[in-house]
Amino acid sequence: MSVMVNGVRYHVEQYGEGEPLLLLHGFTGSADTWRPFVPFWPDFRMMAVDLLGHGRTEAPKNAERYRIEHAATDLAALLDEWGVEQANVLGYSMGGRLALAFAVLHPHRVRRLLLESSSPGLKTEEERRARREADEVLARKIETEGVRSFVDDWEKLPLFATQQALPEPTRAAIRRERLRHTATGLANSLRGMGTGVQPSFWERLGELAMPVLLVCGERDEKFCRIAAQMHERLPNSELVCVKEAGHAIHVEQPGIFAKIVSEFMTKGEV
Ligand SMILES: C=C(O[C@H]1C=C[C@H](C(=O)CCC(=O)O)[C@@H](C(=O)O)[C@@H]1O)C(=O)O
Repeated sequence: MSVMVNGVRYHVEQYGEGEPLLLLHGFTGSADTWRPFVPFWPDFRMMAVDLLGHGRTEAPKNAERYRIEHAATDLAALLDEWGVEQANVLGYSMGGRLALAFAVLHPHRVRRLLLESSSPGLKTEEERRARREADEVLARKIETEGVRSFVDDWEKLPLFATQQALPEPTRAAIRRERLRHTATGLANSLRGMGTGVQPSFWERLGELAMPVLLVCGERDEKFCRIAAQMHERLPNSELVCVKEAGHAIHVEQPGIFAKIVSEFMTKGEV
Protein backbone atom coordinates (compact mmCIF):
# COMPACT_ATOMS: atom_id res chain seq x y z
CA MET A 1 0.00 0.00 0.00
CA SER A 2 1.13 3.59 -0.50
CA VAL A 3 0.62 6.53 1.87
CA MET A 4 1.33 10.23 1.17
CA VAL A 5 2.95 11.95 4.16
CA ASN A 6 4.62 15.36 4.20
CA GLY A 7 4.62 15.49 0.40
CA VAL A 8 6.29 12.10 -0.13
CA ARG A 9 4.57 8.88 -1.22
CA TYR A 10 5.73 6.01 0.99
CA HIS A 11 5.28 2.32 0.24
CA VAL A 12 4.44 0.17 3.25
CA GLU A 13 3.72 -3.53 3.71
CA GLN A 14 1.48 -4.48 6.64
CA TYR A 15 1.03 -7.99 7.98
CA GLY A 16 -1.04 -9.37 10.88
CA GLU A 17 -2.80 -7.77 13.79
CA GLY A 18 -1.81 -7.23 17.41
CA GLU A 19 1.14 -5.44 19.01
CA PRO A 20 2.28 -2.78 16.50
CA LEU A 21 5.83 -3.32 15.24
CA LEU A 22 7.29 -0.67 12.91
CA LEU A 23 10.09 -2.21 10.83
CA LEU A 24 12.91 -0.11 9.32
CA HIS A 25 15.37 -1.72 6.86
CA GLY A 26 19.01 -0.87 6.27
CA PHE A 27 20.72 1.06 3.47
CA THR A 28 20.01 -0.72 0.14
CA GLY A 29 17.25 -2.72 1.82
CA SER A 30 13.47 -2.50 1.63
CA ALA A 31 10.28 -3.56 3.39
CA ASP A 32 10.87 -7.00 1.84
CA THR A 33 13.70 -7.47 4.37
CA TRP A 34 11.07 -8.38 6.95
CA ARG A 35 8.73 -10.61 4.90
CA PRO A 36 10.49 -13.88 6.02
CA PHE A 37 9.52 -13.02 9.60
CA VAL A 38 5.74 -12.94 9.02
CA PRO A 39 5.34 -16.61 10.11
CA PHE A 40 7.54 -16.01 13.17
CA TRP A 41 5.56 -13.01 14.47
CA PRO A 42 1.82 -13.87 14.12
CA ASP A 43 0.86 -11.76 17.14
CA PHE A 44 2.38 -8.54 15.86
CA ARG A 45 0.98 -5.98 13.46
CA MET A 46 4.06 -5.71 11.25
CA MET A 47 4.37 -2.34 9.49
CA ALA A 48 7.35 -2.55 7.14
CA VAL A 49 8.30 0.73 5.43
CA ASP A 50 10.34 1.38 2.28
CA LEU A 51 12.46 4.29 3.55
CA LEU A 52 13.13 7.46 1.56
CA GLY A 53 14.93 6.69 -1.70
CA HIS A 54 14.43 2.96 -1.30
CA GLY A 55 12.13 0.42 -2.95
CA ARG A 56 8.75 1.76 -3.98
CA THR A 57 8.92 4.88 -1.83
CA GLU A 58 9.67 8.12 -3.64
CA ALA A 59 13.26 9.27 -4.12
CA PRO A 60 13.08 13.07 -3.73
CA LYS A 61 15.61 14.97 -5.85
CA ASN A 62 16.44 17.23 -2.89
CA ALA A 63 18.85 15.39 -0.58
CA GLU A 64 17.85 17.64 2.30
CA ARG A 65 14.44 15.91 2.35
CA TYR A 66 16.14 12.72 3.51
CA ARG A 67 17.49 14.26 6.70
CA ILE A 68 16.91 11.92 9.63
CA GLU A 69 14.85 14.53 11.47
CA HIS A 70 12.44 14.76 8.49
CA ALA A 71 12.32 10.96 8.12
CA ALA A 72 11.44 10.69 11.83
CA THR A 73 8.62 13.19 11.35
CA ASP A 74 7.40 11.04 8.46
CA LEU A 75 7.27 7.99 10.75
CA ALA A 76 5.08 9.90 13.22
CA ALA A 77 2.77 10.87 10.34
CA LEU A 78 2.61 7.25 9.13
CA LEU A 79 1.59 6.09 12.62
CA ASP A 80 -1.05 8.84 12.67
CA GLU A 81 -2.38 7.58 9.32
CA TRP A 82 -2.79 4.12 10.84
CA GLY A 83 -4.26 5.31 14.13
CA VAL A 84 -1.27 3.95 16.08
CA GLU A 85 -0.47 6.19 19.03
CA GLN A 86 2.57 4.21 20.15
CA ALA A 87 4.54 1.47 18.37
CA ASN A 88 7.45 -0.87 18.99
CA VAL A 89 10.19 0.16 16.55
CA LEU A 90 12.77 -2.25 15.13
CA GLY A 91 15.56 -0.91 12.92
CA TYR A 92 18.49 -2.63 11.23
CA SER A 93 21.69 -0.62 10.62
CA MET A 94 20.59 2.61 8.84
CA GLY A 95 17.04 1.75 9.91
CA GLY A 96 18.33 1.48 13.47
CA ARG A 97 19.83 4.95 13.24
CA LEU A 98 16.42 6.22 12.15
CA ALA A 99 14.62 4.20 14.84
CA LEU A 100 16.89 5.72 17.49
CA ALA A 101 16.39 9.22 16.09
CA PHE A 102 12.62 8.64 16.17
CA ALA A 103 12.81 7.50 19.80
CA VAL A 104 14.85 10.57 20.81
CA LEU A 105 12.75 13.09 18.85
CA HIS A 106 9.31 11.47 19.36
CA PRO A 107 9.74 9.42 22.60
CA HIS A 108 6.02 9.24 23.37
CA ARG A 109 5.45 7.36 20.08
CA VAL A 110 7.89 4.52 20.91
CA ARG A 111 6.84 1.73 23.30
CA ARG A 112 9.97 -0.45 22.88
CA LEU A 113 13.05 0.22 20.76
CA LEU A 114 14.89 -2.65 19.07
CA LEU A 115 18.23 -1.88 17.38
CA GLU A 116 20.11 -4.36 15.22
CA SER A 117 23.73 -3.49 14.38
CA SER A 118 23.20 0.25 14.63
CA SER A 119 24.53 3.42 16.18
CA PRO A 120 23.54 6.88 17.50
CA GLY A 121 25.79 8.49 14.87
CA LEU A 122 29.39 9.69 15.06
CA LYS A 123 30.61 11.41 18.25
CA THR A 124 32.80 14.17 16.81
CA GLU A 125 32.36 16.73 14.03
CA GLU A 126 35.73 15.63 12.64
CA GLU A 127 34.43 12.05 12.22
CA ARG A 128 31.17 13.33 10.75
CA ARG A 129 32.94 15.59 8.23
CA ALA A 130 35.23 12.78 7.09
CA ARG A 131 32.24 10.48 6.70
CA ARG A 132 30.25 13.08 4.76
CA GLU A 133 33.17 13.47 2.35
CA ALA A 134 33.51 9.69 1.91
CA ASP A 135 29.77 9.26 1.39
CA GLU A 136 29.71 12.10 -1.18
CA VAL A 137 32.38 10.26 -3.17
CA LEU A 138 30.26 7.11 -2.92
CA ALA A 139 27.10 8.98 -3.91
CA ARG A 140 28.78 10.40 -7.04
CA LYS A 141 30.11 6.93 -7.89
CA ILE A 142 26.56 5.56 -7.71
CA GLU A 143 25.33 8.35 -10.01
CA THR A 144 28.16 8.02 -12.53
CA GLU A 145 28.80 4.26 -12.57
CA GLY A 146 25.29 3.04 -11.73
CA VAL A 147 23.66 0.91 -9.05
CA ARG A 148 24.97 -2.44 -10.33
CA SER A 149 28.60 -1.33 -10.10
CA PHE A 150 27.94 0.10 -6.62
CA VAL A 151 26.30 -3.13 -5.42
CA ASP A 152 29.23 -5.18 -6.81
CA ASP A 153 31.52 -3.18 -4.51
CA TRP A 154 29.13 -2.81 -1.58
CA GLU A 155 28.50 -6.53 -1.11
CA LYS A 156 32.29 -7.06 -0.92
CA LEU A 157 32.71 -4.74 2.09
CA PRO A 158 34.49 -6.49 5.01
CA LEU A 159 31.41 -5.70 7.10
CA PHE A 160 29.48 -8.24 5.03
CA ALA A 161 32.22 -10.88 4.66
CA THR A 162 30.27 -13.35 6.82
CA GLN A 163 27.46 -13.28 4.25
CA GLN A 164 29.72 -15.16 1.81
CA ALA A 165 28.93 -18.30 3.80
CA LEU A 166 25.19 -17.92 3.21
CA PRO A 167 23.43 -20.24 0.75
CA GLU A 168 23.54 -18.89 -2.83
CA PRO A 169 19.74 -18.33 -3.01
CA THR A 170 19.92 -16.15 0.12
CA ARG A 171 22.83 -14.11 -1.26
CA ALA A 172 21.01 -13.77 -4.59
CA ALA A 173 17.89 -12.46 -2.81
CA ILE A 174 19.93 -9.84 -0.92
CA ARG A 175 21.57 -8.78 -4.21
CA ARG A 176 18.22 -8.53 -5.99
CA GLU A 177 16.94 -6.29 -3.18
CA ARG A 178 20.01 -4.04 -3.39
CA LEU A 179 19.71 -3.76 -7.21
CA ARG A 180 16.07 -2.68 -7.02
CA HIS A 181 16.81 0.93 -6.10
CA THR A 182 17.49 4.00 -8.21
CA ALA A 183 20.84 5.78 -8.27
CA THR A 184 19.13 8.99 -7.16
CA GLY A 185 17.48 7.26 -4.20
CA LEU A 186 20.65 5.62 -2.89
CA ALA A 187 22.89 8.64 -3.57
CA ASN A 188 20.53 11.07 -1.87
CA SER A 189 19.96 8.67 1.03
CA LEU A 190 23.71 8.82 1.68
CA ARG A 191 23.76 12.62 1.27
CA GLY A 192 20.71 13.22 3.46
CA MET A 193 20.59 10.38 5.96
CA GLY A 194 24.19 9.14 5.97
CA THR A 195 26.00 8.34 9.20
CA GLY A 196 28.05 11.54 8.88
CA VAL A 197 25.05 13.78 8.18
CA GLN A 198 22.83 12.96 11.12
CA PRO A 199 23.42 14.62 14.49
CA SER A 200 25.11 12.54 17.16
CA PHE A 201 22.55 11.19 19.62
CA TRP A 202 25.23 9.75 21.93
CA GLU A 203 24.63 12.47 24.50
CA ARG A 204 20.85 11.93 24.41
CA LEU A 205 20.77 8.16 25.06
CA GLY A 206 20.22 8.88 28.77
CA GLU A 207 16.85 10.45 27.88
CA LEU A 208 15.39 7.18 26.61
CA ALA A 209 13.13 5.68 29.28
CA MET A 210 11.59 2.98 27.08
CA PRO A 211 12.99 -0.58 27.06
CA VAL A 212 15.74 -0.89 24.44
CA LEU A 213 17.02 -4.13 22.91
CA LEU A 214 20.48 -3.99 21.36
CA VAL A 215 21.36 -6.90 19.05
CA CYS A 216 24.74 -7.38 17.39
CA GLY A 217 26.55 -10.26 15.67
CA GLU A 218 29.64 -11.59 17.48
CA ARG A 219 31.63 -11.47 14.20
CA ASP A 220 30.76 -7.78 13.70
CA GLU A 221 33.32 -6.39 16.16
CA LYS A 222 32.75 -2.75 15.22
CA PHE A 223 29.02 -2.73 15.88
CA CYS A 224 29.31 -4.96 18.93
CA ARG A 225 31.68 -2.34 20.40
CA ILE A 226 29.17 0.40 19.57
CA ALA A 227 26.32 -1.63 21.09
CA ALA A 228 28.29 -2.15 24.32
CA GLN A 229 28.94 1.60 24.60
CA MET A 230 25.26 2.35 23.98
CA HIS A 231 24.29 -0.26 26.60
CA GLU A 232 26.37 1.62 29.19
CA ARG A 233 24.54 4.89 28.48
CA LEU A 234 20.96 3.68 28.05
CA PRO A 235 18.90 3.62 31.29
CA ASN A 236 16.76 0.61 30.35
CA SER A 237 18.49 -1.67 27.83
CA GLU A 238 19.63 -5.21 27.24
CA LEU A 239 22.38 -6.34 24.91
CA VAL A 240 22.35 -9.61 23.00
CA CYS A 241 25.43 -10.67 21.05
CA VAL A 242 24.50 -13.46 18.63
CA LYS A 243 27.03 -16.21 17.95
CA GLU A 244 27.83 -17.31 14.37
CA ALA A 245 26.57 -14.00 12.99
CA GLY A 246 27.93 -10.80 11.45
CA HIS A 247 26.27 -7.44 10.72
CA ALA A 248 22.95 -8.73 9.36
CA ILE A 249 21.88 -11.12 12.15
CA HIS A 250 18.32 -11.27 10.72
CA VAL A 251 19.77 -12.83 7.54
CA GLU A 252 22.49 -15.02 9.03
CA GLN A 253 20.57 -16.34 12.06
CA PRO A 254 16.89 -15.63 11.24
CA GLY A 255 15.43 -18.14 13.70
CA ILE A 256 17.52 -16.86 16.61
CA PHE A 257 16.79 -13.25 15.61
CA ALA A 258 13.03 -13.92 15.46
CA LYS A 259 13.11 -15.56 18.91
CA ILE A 260 15.11 -12.71 20.49
CA VAL A 261 12.65 -10.14 19.11
CA SER A 262 9.56 -12.15 20.15
CA GLU A 263 10.86 -12.64 23.69
CA PHE A 264 11.69 -8.95 24.06
CA MET A 265 8.33 -7.88 22.64
CA THR A 266 6.34 -10.12 25.01
CA LYS A 267 8.10 -9.17 28.24
CA GLY A 268 5.95 -7.39 30.86
CA GLU A 269 3.73 -4.50 30.12
CA VAL A 270 5.44 -1.20 29.37
C1 LIG B 1 30.16 0.41 6.04
C2 LIG B 1 29.78 1.12 7.10
O1 LIG B 1 28.60 1.81 7.15
C3 LIG B 1 27.51 1.32 6.41
C4 LIG B 1 27.14 -0.03 6.87
C5 LIG B 1 25.97 -0.31 7.41
C6 LIG B 1 24.78 0.55 7.27
C7 LIG B 1 23.66 -0.19 6.58
O2 LIG B 1 22.52 0.23 6.67
C8 LIG B 1 24.05 -1.32 5.71
C9 LIG B 1 22.88 -2.28 5.47
C10 LIG B 1 23.31 -3.40 4.54
O3 LIG B 1 23.91 -3.11 3.49
O4 LIG B 1 23.05 -4.57 4.89
C11 LIG B 1 25.05 1.86 6.56
C12 LIG B 1 24.20 2.98 7.21
O5 LIG B 1 24.03 2.96 8.44
O6 LIG B 1 23.79 3.87 6.46
C13 LIG B 1 26.46 2.37 6.63
O7 LIG B 1 26.62 3.36 5.61
C14 LIG B 1 30.57 1.27 8.34
O8 LIG B 1 31.61 0.61 8.43
O9 LIG B 1 30.12 2.05 9.23
